[in-house]
Amino acid sequence: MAATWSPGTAAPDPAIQQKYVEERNKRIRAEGSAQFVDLNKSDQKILSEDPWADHAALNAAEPVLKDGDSVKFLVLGAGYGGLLFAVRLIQEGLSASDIRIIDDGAGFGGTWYWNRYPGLMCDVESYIYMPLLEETGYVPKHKYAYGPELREHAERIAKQWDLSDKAMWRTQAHAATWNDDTKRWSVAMKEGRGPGQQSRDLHLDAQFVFCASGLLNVPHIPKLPGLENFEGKYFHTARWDYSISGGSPTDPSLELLKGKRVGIIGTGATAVQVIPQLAKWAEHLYVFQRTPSAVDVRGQQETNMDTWKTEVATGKGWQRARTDNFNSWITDMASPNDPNLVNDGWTHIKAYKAIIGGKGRLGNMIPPEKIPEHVAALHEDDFERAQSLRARVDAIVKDKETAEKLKPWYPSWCKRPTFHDDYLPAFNQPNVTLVDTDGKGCSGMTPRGIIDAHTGKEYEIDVLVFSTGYRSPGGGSGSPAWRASMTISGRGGRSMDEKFVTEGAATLHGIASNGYPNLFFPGPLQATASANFMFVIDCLAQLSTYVAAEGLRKAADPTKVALEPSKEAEEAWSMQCLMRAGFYAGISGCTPSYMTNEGDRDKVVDMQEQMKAGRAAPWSEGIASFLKLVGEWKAEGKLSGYVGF
Ligand SMILES: NC(=O)C1=CN([C@@H]2O[C@H](COP(=O)(O)OP(=O)(O)OC[C@H]3O[C@@H](n4cnc5c(N)ncnc54)[C@H](OP(=O)(O)O)[C@@H]3O)[C@@H](O)[C@H]2O)C=CC1
Repeated sequence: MAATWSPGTAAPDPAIQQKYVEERNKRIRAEGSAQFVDLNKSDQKILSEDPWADHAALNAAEPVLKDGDSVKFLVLGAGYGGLLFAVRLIQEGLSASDIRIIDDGAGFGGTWYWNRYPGLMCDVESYIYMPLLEETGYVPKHKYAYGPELREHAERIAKQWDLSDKAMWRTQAHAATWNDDTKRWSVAMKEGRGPGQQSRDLHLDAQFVFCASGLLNVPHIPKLPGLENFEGKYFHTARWDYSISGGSPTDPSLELLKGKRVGIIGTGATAVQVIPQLAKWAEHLYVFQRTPSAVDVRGQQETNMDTWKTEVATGKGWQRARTDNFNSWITDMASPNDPNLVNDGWTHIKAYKAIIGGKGRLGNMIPPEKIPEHVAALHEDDFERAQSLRARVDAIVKDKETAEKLKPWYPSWCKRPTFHDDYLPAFNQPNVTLVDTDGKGCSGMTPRGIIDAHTGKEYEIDVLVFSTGYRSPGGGSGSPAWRASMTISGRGGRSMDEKFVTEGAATLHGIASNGYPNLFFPGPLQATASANFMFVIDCLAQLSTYVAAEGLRKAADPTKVALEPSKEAEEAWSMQCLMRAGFYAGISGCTPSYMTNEGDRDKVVDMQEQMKAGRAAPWSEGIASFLKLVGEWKAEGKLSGYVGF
């Protein structure tokens, strides 16, 4: 359809709003999140072994944890989140020697450990994304860091805070049970030992448990009938198989793809980074698209040391100040005359607040009758940007039909905005074909190829890359137990999943839940949000470790603390989140994705269930407001709302 927008016009065109609805409706699938198979549950071999672990060396080494050990602070996860919990504990005056970390990988980094696909980079500015830059003195090489540098930085942090030898690798906790007599957690875990080796069961007890399992941690693929008979090779981007592609995480020469017909399913934030790399090497690349990404300018730059000293690392506290400035722009709280320090595409998405909270024209407590007006205002805020991104496709992609298919027809908050300078130009290459499935996706495999559900046509390929994302963080009970794929049984043996299903989310400030003493987690439910999720985790790690440390400082007998929010405090906070949940109403009209639990979120019609879902909302007044609120709470120094110390 012809867009009627011209620069400077803010009012959304009703025809385009209608197009948004039509494009969304095309994509709603009755099976919702059940269209996928979680790779941690399937018998697919994609995830069965860690390609990066040195199993022989690990099997020969003295284990960091033995069956029956007692630990003071147990951190589940060795990504940046787990590291931040550990570092912030140490900065609270607690000893690194009392900390143990477990992870199913074999090195620090979490998502940056597992994801090593070619073209991997972080889409948030490295100067604010990479934690602890001031403390480590590290200067990122580029404005946007590449994968290997992000993993190295995780190792750097571990080394600096004496955590390198505190992690037990290839180990996954599957159950944690609170013992009210000892005031400790009993944690059951399994240690993998590599191909052909028997795994080992371990039980230990811990006084405190910190859950840092990550948000997008279970890769999934669509259920594709016939995959088992596909004669080509395939893998998921979260476990890139360089033995199939050639190259390595530090060598982007995908030599083995020369002469090969390669297919990639998915065009999300990962695929946008991968596709330009595949396009360089494959004889032919078929990109199977269900929904196009919105792709903005990246503007990658090497770090210039003069600029670094004069404009970035300008003095003590610079990283926090730069992050606060970034957050003020993405939550639409900045004034037009404020400096925009990061000044990239993120900071110009005025309507991103629809998904992370921020300044609403009607405030943040939106009564049901005002929701249409609130959502209309969000669309108005978004319209100019959305149009300019569609115009950007026309300016770059030469074939008009392909350009039309690459245009996103949804507002900026419905899918992760992407930024890349080589993605759209890749579609001008003669060896790249966009297979637009008109919202239907791929429906199955044959021994030789893949079937486009829209046309029923088979495309013959030799290698298939699944860039199909992860289990939605909005699925299941949403509890930290569900997120970590484990059972957490609190006081009286109550399952945390059962509590969250029955009552809805229930926390104080998104970090702790009544009935689960001495156990902390970094939101995201009832906490806060930002495009820079690393900063969110860090703030919540600081808050959690403060509560733990302060509880220990205040306790008459520190071995007997059982810190948890009181039921009253938890309910009061849940109500505060619920009262502000209407602010997120714009998400309901979104084209399905992991943000809407693949459309399942919109199927909740029962009022009780809607209220439960509303309780899960992160604080909608924006991250600055959340941090002010918890900062004032902390300054009182009373641990108000907590009991058990
Ligand atoms: N910080 C960073 O730099 C980066 C962060 N990330 C994070 O990871 C998240 C996940 O990104 P990503 O890995 O791309 O996963 P996504 O869930 O965003 O994308 C999955 C893709 O697979 C498509 N798909 C799923 N099933 C089918 C099917 N049957 N047929 C055809 N296509 C299908 C989806 O289409 P549809 O949209 O229609 O569902 C979508 O394009 C991002 O949103 C971001 O938060 C990822 C990369 C970089």
